[in-house]
Amino acid sequence: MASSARVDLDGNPIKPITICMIGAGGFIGSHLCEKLMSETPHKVLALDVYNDKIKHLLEPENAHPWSDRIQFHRLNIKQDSRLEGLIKMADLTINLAAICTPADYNTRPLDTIYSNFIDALPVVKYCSENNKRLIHFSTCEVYGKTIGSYLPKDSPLRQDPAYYVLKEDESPCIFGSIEKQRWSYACAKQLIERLIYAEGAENGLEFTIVRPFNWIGPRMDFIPGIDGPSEGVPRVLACFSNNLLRREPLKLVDGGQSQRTFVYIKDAIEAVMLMIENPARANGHIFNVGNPNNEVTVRQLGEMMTEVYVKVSGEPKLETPTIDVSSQEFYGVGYDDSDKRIPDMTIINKQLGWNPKTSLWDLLESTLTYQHRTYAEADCNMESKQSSESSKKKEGSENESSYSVGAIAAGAAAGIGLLAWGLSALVSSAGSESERKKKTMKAPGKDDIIQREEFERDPKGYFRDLRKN
Ligand SMILES: NC(=O)c1ccc[n+]([C@@H]2O[C@H](COP(=O)([O-])OP(=O)(O)OC[C@H]3O[C@@H](n4cnc5c(N)ncnc54)[C@H](O)[C@@H]3O)[C@@H](O)[C@H]2O)c1
Ligand SMILES: O=c1ccn([C@@H]2O[C@H](COP(=O)(O)OP(=O)(O)O[C@H]3OC[C@@H](O)[C@H](O)[C@H]3O)[C@@H](O)[C@H]2O)c(=O)[nH]1
Repeated sequence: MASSARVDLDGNPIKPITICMIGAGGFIGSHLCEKLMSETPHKVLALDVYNDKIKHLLEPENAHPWSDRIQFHRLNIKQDSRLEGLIKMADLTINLAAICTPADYNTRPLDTIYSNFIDALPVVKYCSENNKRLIHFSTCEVYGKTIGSYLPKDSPLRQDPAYYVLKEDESPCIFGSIEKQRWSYACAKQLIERLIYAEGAENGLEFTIVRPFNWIGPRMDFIPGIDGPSEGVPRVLACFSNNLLRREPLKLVDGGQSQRTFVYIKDAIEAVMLMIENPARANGHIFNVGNPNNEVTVRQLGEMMTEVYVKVSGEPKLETPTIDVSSQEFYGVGYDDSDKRIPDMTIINKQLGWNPKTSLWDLLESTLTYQHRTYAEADCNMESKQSSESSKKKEGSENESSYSVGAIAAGAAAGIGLLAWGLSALVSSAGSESERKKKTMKAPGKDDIIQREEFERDPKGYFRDLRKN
């Protein structure tokens, strides 16, 4: 709860501030808004084109104690004259807005570069010109590939941390060639980091740069065909969750040999809170935020998610839980990959005393419990759902639902209601099992059919419009 006795790391009282949060409606933004509303007295001007993931914080009927501390502004920072005014109204700007799904980097490189560099330019400029503090979200991808990856495969130096641990103030940024368009995102993020750093050096901009290392948890991305386009490719957590929900084998790109460290979103949000409330310790710094103890190959991640999902869903494991796919087949031409990402924690430890807490198993357990509760009902309508548990659910609801079983688009139409309901229900803990069924399995009326036709004609536009409403 908000309290006036809160103190910073140096024992000074923390004054309530106003934060202009750009991209507040996304995965990280939604968790940050939740934390700021429930545990601090700060105000948030929440800017985004979508607000589905923070609707539960905004709805006046919920009469939250924080209703007067969060204000949503639906705007696209590409073209909105309100941006500078909103930055001026705030003490601090946090910029999260970006295209940040790897499937886009090589297929929509222009959008990726514009989103991560060009669109962020006015934000930096307005902060600098108006003497406003900026926390900018960059990425661990700015490190690119490790030095070790260029050593011969059998070189013993590959085992030496000096060749793979990623340090903010020492490690180089190593990207592939220009035709490997995967690096469009990392390169745009690197250039905006350099610009912010230069604004700090030449014009005194007070900035902090965050480099997230694979933050994961509830509300990350979307499940294709349920609350996002069926042809969309989200980040790996949502890809694997989708496969598990549909009882399909998990797809391991190029054998799943790449390594990642995953950190629980709730741990990572603690680090951001420390940055917000300790400006003297955070300004002028670039921070890795990750969990070096949670390293796995993507194959191991898939195996662990499969085990955890068996536990939380009660559904048996598939005979073939994973299959290999080539990166070209999965992502298209121009894809490339980071081999290994271990964050060095020295700077964040020294400046903010932050350490991650949650093990990979525990964070997957809470995340997959959320995914199962939120999406499993919509999943009843999917073709590949074959377990006896789900057959029972289908039988029980056959009279109510005439959606064609297996049509993913139909599953999507059913799932939309579920998502809107599911997110708020999980937060408010409202809604009985029977209410859930009624909401998710209702028979389609004329509007549902029109919705489905719209969805099939233009899935991206459909979700865009849906989110607008
Ligand atoms: N999640 C991670 O592990 C991770 C890792 C590295 C970097 N990051 C960075 O953190 C930031 C947030 O990531 P996320 O995981 O929450 O992504 P997200 O896609 O869930 O959130 C980004 C939000 O920005 C909004 N947005 C995009 N362009 C906009 C525009 N022009 N105007 C207004 N709003 C716009 C989107 O609608 C979305 O809600 C991004 O900058 C990303 O590059 C995240
Ligand atoms: O279904 C899938 C999806 C992904 N993968 C693999 O899983 C790994 C992780 O993929 P993610 O989609 O989570 O994305 P990456 O870790 O490569 O990049 C992410 O890192 C940090 C952020 O800047 C971005 O959110 C994103 O670029 C990659 O090796 C990818 O090829 C699969 O093997 N199967």
